[in-house]
Amino acid sequence: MSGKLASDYAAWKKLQQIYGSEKDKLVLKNLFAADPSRFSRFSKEYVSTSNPANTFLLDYSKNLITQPILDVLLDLAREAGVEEFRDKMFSGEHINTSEDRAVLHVALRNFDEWTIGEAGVSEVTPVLKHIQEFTDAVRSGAWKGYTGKTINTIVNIGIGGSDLGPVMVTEALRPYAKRDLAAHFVSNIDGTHLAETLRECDPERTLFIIASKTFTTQETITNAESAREWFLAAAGDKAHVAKHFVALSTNEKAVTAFGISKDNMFGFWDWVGGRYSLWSAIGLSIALVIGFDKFEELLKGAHDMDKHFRQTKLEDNLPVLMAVIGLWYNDFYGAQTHALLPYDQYLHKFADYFQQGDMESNGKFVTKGGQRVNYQTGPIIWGAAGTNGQHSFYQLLHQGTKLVPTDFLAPATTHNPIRNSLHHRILLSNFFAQPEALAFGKTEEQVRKEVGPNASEALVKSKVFEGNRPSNSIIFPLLTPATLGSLIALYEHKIFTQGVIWGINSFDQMGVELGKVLAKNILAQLGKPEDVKGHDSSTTGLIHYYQKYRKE
Ligand SMILES: O=P(O)(O)OC[C@H]1O[C@H](O)[C@H](O)[C@@H](O)[C@@H]1O
Repeated sequence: MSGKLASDYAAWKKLQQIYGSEKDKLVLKNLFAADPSRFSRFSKEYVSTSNPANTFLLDYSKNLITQPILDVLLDLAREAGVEEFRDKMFSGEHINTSEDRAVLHVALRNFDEWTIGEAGVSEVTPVLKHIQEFTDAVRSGAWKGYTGKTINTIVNIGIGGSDLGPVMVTEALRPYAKRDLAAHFVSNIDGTHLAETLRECDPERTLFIIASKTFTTQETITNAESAREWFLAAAGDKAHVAKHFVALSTNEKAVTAFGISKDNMFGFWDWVGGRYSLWSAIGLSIALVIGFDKFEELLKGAHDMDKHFRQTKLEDNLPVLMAVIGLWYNDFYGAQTHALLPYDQYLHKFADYFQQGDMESNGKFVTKGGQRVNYQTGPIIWGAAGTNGQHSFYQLLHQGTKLVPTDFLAPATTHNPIRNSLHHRILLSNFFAQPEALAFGKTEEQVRKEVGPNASEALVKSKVFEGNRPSNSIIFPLLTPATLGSLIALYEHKIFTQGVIWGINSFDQMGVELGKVLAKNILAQLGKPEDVKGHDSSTTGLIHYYQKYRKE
């Protein structure tokens, strides 16, 4: 994050030359045939230092790389100062320069008590303790609602980073969930989201968790006010709010102004970015659902990956390897997107989560130094749980005209081994088959053999799979809190590494501001057609149409 243009680095220029001269030779079928040890050369097993059961294999052999190319990609990381910036992050330097803030989500899961960052870090432990006490009280039934009943439903009201992490993780760790505690997540300002959720809630037994770093986000505050209105319509007395509303925020003033007492507030700090906040008080809903001990295992899993990232040389550093390989496609092959394809239903929100994690971090066209980049930055992240995607968009992955680098993820063992794990064996056969099909395809010759001499040329051509489509595969024994923690941190550090190389600030999000400001202005004009002023004819026309047909 020196703010330098990545394209000015010597290694970048070298990669351009290599791409020009080598790309036609980078054919996976030939690379595998030429090197019987390709898999062992380009795969690595991660074993967490504190918990050997937390392990996974990263196979990156099905990528369009050779050792010399990888070496130059790692030179690029070195030249861009990835190691220095990593150390700056861990030491609490204000690497989020535009907001003059440290970036210390790693301090939220610092079980080795490294000296990390600034003064506020010492406040992490008391907040974790508060989370533990509160979680235990709610889960054990000691915490009672205003009529003396226990809590059986939680509703997290938050958006962006105050929603996606808790949603993704509670879904991923459902096998560990307290099944008699329903968890809902309301994010959208669309009243439908809240209304449909409240239909399933009993005001006497529901706990609302208002999650907002700033406590000023329009969607969250409006939803929270409406939830309070709904609650008070049943409970009557405002004094009962204390039993049913808690806040997760950095903004104590706004929380108390909303009517939530300081005692029911779980704090965090400006050095925790919204999209990196599930490890903070924002994770309260996770702790409530899976219990504090499991929440702690999640944090430990992430910490162990932090250690790996911080202490491993770049050649063996998994987030760095994933970062530079992704960058190779993004910046030299011109790939626009990157797909996350977990073969695990529990991870069905994984791609949604990293849409914010990656695209809000690295979707930027200006370097830290204010220069416009002359290369692609962050990819479009998308994906869905396997095998569903196979029956919808995989057609394009296999035979489309676009290069889509993909990550396949799967657990060797399922939490639901129904019919002697028959389902899981079928699922995993697909997890193994898809990267194989993408990489090696099917030649015209093979097709001809299959379809026989009478088939038309057009039919033959339509059945050819060109192959040579790259992917990573990540396989782990079982999706546990610790493994999930490590996997999330793996991607966080991948995103960090790419941001450093591109010279951008991965920790602000200026690009979300303009729309917010315009919406505020428009909200004040929605009353009468004559109030609609200062817009282009398209925006004016759309608002007029709405005004003609709305019913309130
Ligand atoms: O937690 P909050 O302050 O309510 O912010 C919620 C979200 O909204 C903002 O627009 C940002 O783009 C996100 O990074 C953030 O996570």
